[in-house]
Amino acid sequence: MNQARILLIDDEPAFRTLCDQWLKAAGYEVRSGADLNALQGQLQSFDADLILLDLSLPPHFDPMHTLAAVPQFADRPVIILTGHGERELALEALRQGAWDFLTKPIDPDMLAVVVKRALTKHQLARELSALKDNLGKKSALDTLIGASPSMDNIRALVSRIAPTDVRVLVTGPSGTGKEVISKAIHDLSQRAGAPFISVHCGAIPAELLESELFGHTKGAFTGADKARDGLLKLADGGTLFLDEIGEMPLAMQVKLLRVLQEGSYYPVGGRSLETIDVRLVSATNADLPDKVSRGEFREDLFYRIKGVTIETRPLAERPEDIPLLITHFLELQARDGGAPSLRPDTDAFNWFIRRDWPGNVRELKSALDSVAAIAQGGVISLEDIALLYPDAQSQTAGSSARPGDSLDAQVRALEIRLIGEALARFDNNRTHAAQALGLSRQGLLKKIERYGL
Ligand SMILES: Nc1ncnc2c1ncn2[C@@H]1O[C@H](COP(=O)(O)OP(=O)(O)OP(=O)(O)O)[C@@H](O)[C@H]1O
Repeated sequence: MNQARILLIDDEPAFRTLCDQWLKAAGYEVRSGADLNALQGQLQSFDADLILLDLSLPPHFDPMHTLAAVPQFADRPVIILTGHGERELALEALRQGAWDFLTKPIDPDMLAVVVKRALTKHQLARELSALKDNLGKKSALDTLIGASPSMDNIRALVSRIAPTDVRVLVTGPSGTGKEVISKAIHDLSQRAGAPFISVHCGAIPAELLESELFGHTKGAFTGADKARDGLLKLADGGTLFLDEIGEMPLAMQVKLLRVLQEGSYYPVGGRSLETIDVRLVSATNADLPDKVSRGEFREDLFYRIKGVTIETRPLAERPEDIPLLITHFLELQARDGGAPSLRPDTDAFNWFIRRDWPGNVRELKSALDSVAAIAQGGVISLEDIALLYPDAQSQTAGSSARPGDSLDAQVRALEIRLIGEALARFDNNRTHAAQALGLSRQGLLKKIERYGL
């Protein structure tokens, strides 16, 4: 790896000069110094990829003193330079996190090999950790299932805004994934290692919400027999998710506004100001501007929490998400139950696609859970569904599109149904199914992948 940066710390000027020449000749950028102060000082302006460190340094010439400093630099390879008879010290240096050691007099060829190996391994370790990071990020986006333009748009927005600290308001009907989206934003952000604290503003009684959020001191109110941290404090460094923010009582809205303006608050009954660092993500299925115009939601708070708005659509407007969601939930069930994944037959599949799902994805998931519990032989059939939804048999005739759907949605729903039927007719043989549909095999495969069939 050329042009890597090496910092050489050794008190012998002649050795420094020689070593400096060897390393520069090998294509490295080199800085050097004679003691631990020089090491600290150089690192301020020179982000070394590797440190070569002599153990006996002025003013104390005490190897133990130098050894004690090794762990703080060991996020990059540190190679210890020792004199003869210092094997024990060298081993101790390795225990402290040093990468390797070389015994003086140094052989330039040996130096070249050890330095190159350390830099290569370190580079690989860094790449691996970056890959793992990216994998984590990809899988957070992958939790947002759906092939519709609406879901594509949401995923694109989430990946753009997640790394910033911008506040986000997620709006949309109940059960459309507002919390999943908010969690993905957290998981993709720099705050992913800190807590994601979810507060359901409508579920906590108004009189308790303040102490739940801000915490309280001992004796702050009857029953407060000990001090308790609030959810804001628990979320410090992470993300606070305020679900159903439209249901927050007006008095609490004033208090929340103050926290957002000042970044600090007093616990209930407390006199010492707490400062916080949280990212706020809010969600609502209410029409907040309408609530503002009716005086039920503070306008100033609305603009404070709004930041970037993400809108989820009802499932009925995006039937093309249903096949992927079915596969996803059936796979989750199979994973949790340690059993092979179930699959719906064509009629059952069409029934799932044609239904309106007023409770949206949550309702679809719960229907799949119940139907899967009674299905037999690895396949979900319309008969299984009819045991729980008696009108199921009569609902399947006709196209899978519904009146009122956009033309696009109807075309997609029809494609899904026809492809599903063709695959079933030819026992999943894609070449034959493609021929019957007048598509190329490649074209059919693309559609199958897009619709998650
Ligand atoms: N796009 C999606 N991908 C994967 N799972 C989803 C998706 N949308 C919703 N879900 C699942 O549906 C269920 C409901 O989702 P969620 O709680 O996020 O909805 P919500 O909009 O926040 O609902 P509410 O307004 O009632 O709080 C959850 O089990 C969630 O995992």
